[in-house]
Amino acid sequence: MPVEHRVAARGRLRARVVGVVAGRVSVPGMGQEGEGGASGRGRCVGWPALDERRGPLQASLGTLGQRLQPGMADSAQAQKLVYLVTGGCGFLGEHVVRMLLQREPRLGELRVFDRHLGPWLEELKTGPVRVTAIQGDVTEAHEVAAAVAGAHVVIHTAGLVDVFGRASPETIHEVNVQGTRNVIEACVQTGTRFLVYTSSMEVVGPNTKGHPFYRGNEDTLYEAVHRHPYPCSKALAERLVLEANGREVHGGLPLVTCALRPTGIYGEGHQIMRDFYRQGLRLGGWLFRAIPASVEHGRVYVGNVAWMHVLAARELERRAALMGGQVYFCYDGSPYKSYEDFNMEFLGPCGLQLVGARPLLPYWLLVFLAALNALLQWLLRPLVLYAPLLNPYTLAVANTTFTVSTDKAQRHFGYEPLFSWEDSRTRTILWVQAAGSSAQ
Ligand SMILES: NC(=O)c1ccc[n+]([C@@H]2O[C@H](COP(=O)([O-])OP(=O)(O)OC[C@H]3O[C@@H](n4cnc5c(N)ncnc54)[C@H](O)[C@@H]3O)[C@@H](O)[C@H]2O)c1
Ligand SMILES: CC(C)CCC[C@@H](C)[C@H]1CC[C@H]2[C@@H]3[C@H](O)C=C4C[C@@H](O)CC[C@]4(C)[C@H]3CC[C@]12C
Repeated sequence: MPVEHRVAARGRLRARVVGVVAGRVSVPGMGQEGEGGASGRGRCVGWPALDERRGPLQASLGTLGQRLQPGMADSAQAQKLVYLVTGGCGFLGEHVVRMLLQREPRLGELRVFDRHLGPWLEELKTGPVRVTAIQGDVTEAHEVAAAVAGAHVVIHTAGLVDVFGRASPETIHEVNVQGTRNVIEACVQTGTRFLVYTSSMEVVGPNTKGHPFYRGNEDTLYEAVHRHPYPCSKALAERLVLEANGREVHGGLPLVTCALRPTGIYGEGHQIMRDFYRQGLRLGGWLFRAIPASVEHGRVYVGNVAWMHVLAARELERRAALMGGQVYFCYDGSPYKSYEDFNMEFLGPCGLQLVGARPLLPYWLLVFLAALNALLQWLLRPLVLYAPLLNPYTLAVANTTFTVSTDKAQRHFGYEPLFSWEDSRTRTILWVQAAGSSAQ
């Protein structure tokens, strides 16, 4: 029987435990020492400075921090660790949760924290590891603190991923920046020493000028200028995480942090891929090329991104001096292709065809349509949410080469992709087929 247990906070019952079951950045103009570079420390146009908004965690924590002193090396239970995954029911989060259960031998308890808990968590009840599902909101400092208390490692993957204008810029900032600040403060106050943050390639680019980032790595110089709320928020949050590295946590030991930057993630559970598939089915099996095939877009398989998180979290203690404060692009053997050609690797075997060796519409017309969509979104906002895939930002991302080529994660913590390109492709195709047939 799942144990129902609620965490009281601020007089209200909010974070809800619903089941208990078995680079240092060195950036142009920003300058921190060491390896790490192509960074989100670029300009974020129109957003508050980082230290303008402090979370209320200290006040809401009370004596929590004094009771709990997790330390991986010193603990008598060094072999059995408590992990917390925020956003553990999202696309990436679910893969991280499953990967930890499969591949982390020292896992003693896994806490899955999310605003919306997935029903699939129930199936994890039967395993040997205690899985604790916590319904909570990262913007609520006391809920985060309650979840973090006693954890040895936090993998912070919760985020509001919105490049389509569904959420307001303020909400995106609140979840991605303030939520991350709450996680950091919770670690400091409760004595949790190891924090892995899921950042994004978008803290680097593509920038608003459309400069290509061609097979770049963490040290590639690139002018990062953010205007859109999502990349802005990810860049600010990443900076918070990296700057928190070395802070003294409760118990006197230093916090060790790192940030992983996936490019466009694909794989089982990828909703945009499923949307393209359904759109193709609606159009009689055809998709129409919009972006030149020569524009390369970085993609990485979700299983490998999850594996990278698990490895980074595992190695943070042993390699703290090397990994602390570092950024790592997520990479694997997925081929360099345009966004649409890459999608066709999966959608093709599912029966769709991409029409046109070249874009069927002139680029200026796409720019016009994207601007029109943005205008319609703004006009209709009081009445209805109009959030199509095409807008000026998504067009710019899709139409700008952004690919990474690096081995930093391999050098720093021994990462090798767990899934070959062939495996990643097959798994994704099977998922698209299943997702498509369940939609019909
Ligand atoms: N999908 C990609 O291509 C991609 C690429 C690079 C980086 N990322 C990053 O990876 C992370 C996960 O992205 P995803 O694609 O799995 O997105 P997702 O939306 O599938 O997952 C995010 C999860 O966070 C949870 N969440 C959102 N707001 C929350 C809140 N206030 N409190 C608690 N939980 C909350 C959601 O419920 C969801 O389960 C994000 O931080 C995102 O920025 C994603
Ligand atoms: C112009 C149209 C034909 C195609 C529109 C495609 C567009 C919706 C796609 C293209 C690139 C996609 C982004 C890219 O893969 C990387 C990320 C980083 C991640 O942090 C969040 C998701 C995001 C922004 C993808 C969103 C969808 C995009 C813009």
